[in-house]
Amino acid sequence: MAKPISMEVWNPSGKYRVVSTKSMPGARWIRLLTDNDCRLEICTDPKTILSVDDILALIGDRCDGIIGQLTEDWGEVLFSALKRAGGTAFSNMAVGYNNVDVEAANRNGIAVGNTPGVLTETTAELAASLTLSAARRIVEADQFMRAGLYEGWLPYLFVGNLLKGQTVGVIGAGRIGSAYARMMIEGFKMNLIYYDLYQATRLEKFVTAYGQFLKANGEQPVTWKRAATMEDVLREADVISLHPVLDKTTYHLINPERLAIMKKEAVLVNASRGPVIDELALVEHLKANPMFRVGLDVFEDEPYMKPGLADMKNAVVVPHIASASKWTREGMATLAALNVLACHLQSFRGQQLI
Ligand SMILES: NC(=O)C1=CN([C@@H]2O[C@H](COP(=O)(O)OP(=O)(O)OC[C@H]3O[C@@H](n4cnc5c(N)ncnc54)[C@H](O)[C@@H]3O)[C@@H](O)[C@H]2O)C=CC1
Ligand SMILES: O=C(O)C(=O)CO
Repeated sequence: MAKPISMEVWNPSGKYRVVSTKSMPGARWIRLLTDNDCRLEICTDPKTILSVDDILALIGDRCDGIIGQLTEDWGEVLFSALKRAGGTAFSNMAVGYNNVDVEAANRNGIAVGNTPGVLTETTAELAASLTLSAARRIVEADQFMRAGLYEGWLPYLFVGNLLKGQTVGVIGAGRIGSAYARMMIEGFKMNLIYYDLYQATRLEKFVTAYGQFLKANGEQPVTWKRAATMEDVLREADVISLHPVLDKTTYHLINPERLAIMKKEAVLVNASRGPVIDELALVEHLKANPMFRVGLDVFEDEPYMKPGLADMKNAVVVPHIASASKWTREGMATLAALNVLACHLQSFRGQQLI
């Protein structure tokens, strides 16, 4: 077992021991836990990604609930250790469970929470930023300026793609995909084509109503289409943004065959999960198609990029920051604390939180 790692302790005499594997922004989540009779222990070790052994050491002999991060591998080993330590509650500080073996949690009687909703707009805004940065070559142009290469305006200098009137394709039109679609439709008057397992009725109604508004004001109306297949989106869209959950149906959803049917000058954005794209295939595609551009917030083997990606001028890459606004991160921390409290700790039952 790993050696004990550094901890910050709040409310040392609290009845329930709750552990957070990372410091998180804001004070509200801390107050929620300490006001509800929890002794909160926050891991302050500088190591960015904790191993299973590190987390076993954090759980120790007694732990009622724990807040973990999307970089951690929550499976049988950790859930059985949490059960042995008397724990009943785990919350991921993230949307979804792709780093969590929910069946293992169930087997060990541990309830699992996550933190959706509060990061919907923030994540969609980053996807929109990546779209603009890739379409208008912002990072390349910035680097060019800083390198002292600008000698004056030229007709061909950093020519990119106009979004207005083009088609935005969304794969996974859930909370974030729909919010992103609305931003691109309202902001840039793009037409929508989307693919999801379920119909995005509210999104469709919004586009219809916005199209009618534009028409009534003498402008070209925007349109929507629900695609029968993902391939239809890839063939038709000028910009494609990926927002599905990561599971076995979406692993390497973007593969060499699907890259090959996309427009040569398309923009592809991923702010969902890295393994949704076959990243090695993407690098080859970027090399062969210099006018094809990507904006990536997530990577197949985080924190690493596949060989060659960092050299590609037609890729904009940022380190998984899509939900990184202060308000959102504080909200995620608050939701994670509420998950641990509300579902599982006796102390919370019948009490009011604020
Ligand atoms: N980069 C970041 O920092 C962040 C990334 N995320 C990622 O974004 C994902 C989406 O989040 P939300 O919109 O809140 O989730 P959501 O559950 O509201 O939306 C996911 C959508 O994907 C669809 N879907 C599932 N399987 C599919 C398939 N095979 N093909 C097409 N669509 C499929 C679902 O039907 C659903 O509409 C999360 O699961 C998470 O992985 C979320 C927040 C921040
Ligand atoms: O919450 C998530 O799903 C993330 O990716 C981190 O913001």
